[in-house]
Amino acid sequence: MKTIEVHAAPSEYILKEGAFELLEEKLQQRGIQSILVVTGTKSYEAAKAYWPEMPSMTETFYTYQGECSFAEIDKVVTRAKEVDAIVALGGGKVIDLVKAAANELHKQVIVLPTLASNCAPWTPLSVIYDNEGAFHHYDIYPIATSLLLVEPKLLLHAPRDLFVAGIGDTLAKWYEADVQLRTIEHLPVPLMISYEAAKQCKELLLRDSKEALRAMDEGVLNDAFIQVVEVMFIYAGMVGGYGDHYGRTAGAHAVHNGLTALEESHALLHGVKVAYGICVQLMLENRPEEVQALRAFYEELHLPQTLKELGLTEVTAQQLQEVAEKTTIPTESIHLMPIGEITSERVLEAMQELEQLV
Ligand SMILES: NC(=O)c1ccc[n+]([C@@H]2O[C@H](COP(=O)([O-])OP(=O)(O)OC[C@H]3O[C@@H](n4cnc5c(N)ncnc54)[C@H](O)[C@@H]3O)[C@@H](O)[C@H]2O)c1
Ligand SMILES: [Zn+2]
Repeated sequence: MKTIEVHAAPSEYILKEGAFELLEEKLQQRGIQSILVVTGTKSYEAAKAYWPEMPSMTETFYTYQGECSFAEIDKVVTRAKEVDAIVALGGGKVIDLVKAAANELHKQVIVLPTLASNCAPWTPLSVIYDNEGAFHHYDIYPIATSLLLVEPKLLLHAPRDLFVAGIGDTLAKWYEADVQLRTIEHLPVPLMISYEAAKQCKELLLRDSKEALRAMDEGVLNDAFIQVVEVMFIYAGMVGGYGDHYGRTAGAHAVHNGLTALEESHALLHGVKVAYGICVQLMLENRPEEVQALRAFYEELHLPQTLKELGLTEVTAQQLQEVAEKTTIPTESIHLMPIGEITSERVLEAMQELEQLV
């Protein structure tokens, strides 16, 4: 029997226009009288028009330095010692930083996202970087976010490219879960929930992304935009939350990590590289027809299916070899895929075939 650790959801979640106006009341309900608000320069600039007057609250603000790093976690911990709760007002990095510091201090976490770019607002985990900004590890916490308040208008006016990258990252939920779960005969209930959530990640994104982007382009909210945001937060969060390691990463993210061997890839957004990784994973699974089936969707969103489309046109054979090797280091999640031994040669071949396919 498989033991699945379930980390379900924030205790309370509200998405609606004007959601931030509920903050004071929601904090009072939790017995919170003082907060440290952690934010970023750009996120605060975007969010300040929505920040509510809260006469009963003692508020202190801290502007982080751009990374969820050990040094930043220490700074937030020092500043939050005397407050009742820590509020994250920002993108994934601010949110992860707050979760990490609050976990250390055993304080409640309140999340007010300023971007729809990944499932960080939903998950009780943080991706931690070292003080130089390189990925270090991720931590999963025993206590989830107390309150997630989403102001959709704030997300609507956020950068389009981060939203598109978030769609790429969320699409990978389906492919990375499916390859692991489809061969398991009797799925425990948590994995059934994870699998269903993953399926919705693909189906709803394929159905609604175009309309959601139209909302962004025109600056007018529509149902598709809300749907995509909720897929990105809730369904994506549930895939990992109920699926444990079956619902986190597999081939696509390993390819993303492999690509970081290329200096030129550092300027590319995470979800954009993951979107390419989905295609490499599908080639490894010997499913080129699925790559082709995704073609129209990728074109519509300008997501890359090839190195060429990623803008990595000058990559040498030697560099590609390095990417394949980094993709297949023994600790990589690519080895979770039950499709035989995955060597750097197989990955290299998959990448080369992909370049010819589309
Ligand atoms: N915890 C999780 O479950 C989880 C899941 C996926 C990714 N992550 C982590 O999330 C991080 C990436 O998060 P992200 O993509 O949200 O990026 P981010 O938090 O780094 O933000 C990207 C940029 O957008 C700016 N920004 C934020 N809100 C804005 C707004 N409304 N308007 C204009 N600019 C705004 C930020 O200041 C920053 O410069 C990574 O560290 C990744 O490892 C965590
Ligand atoms: Zn990702």
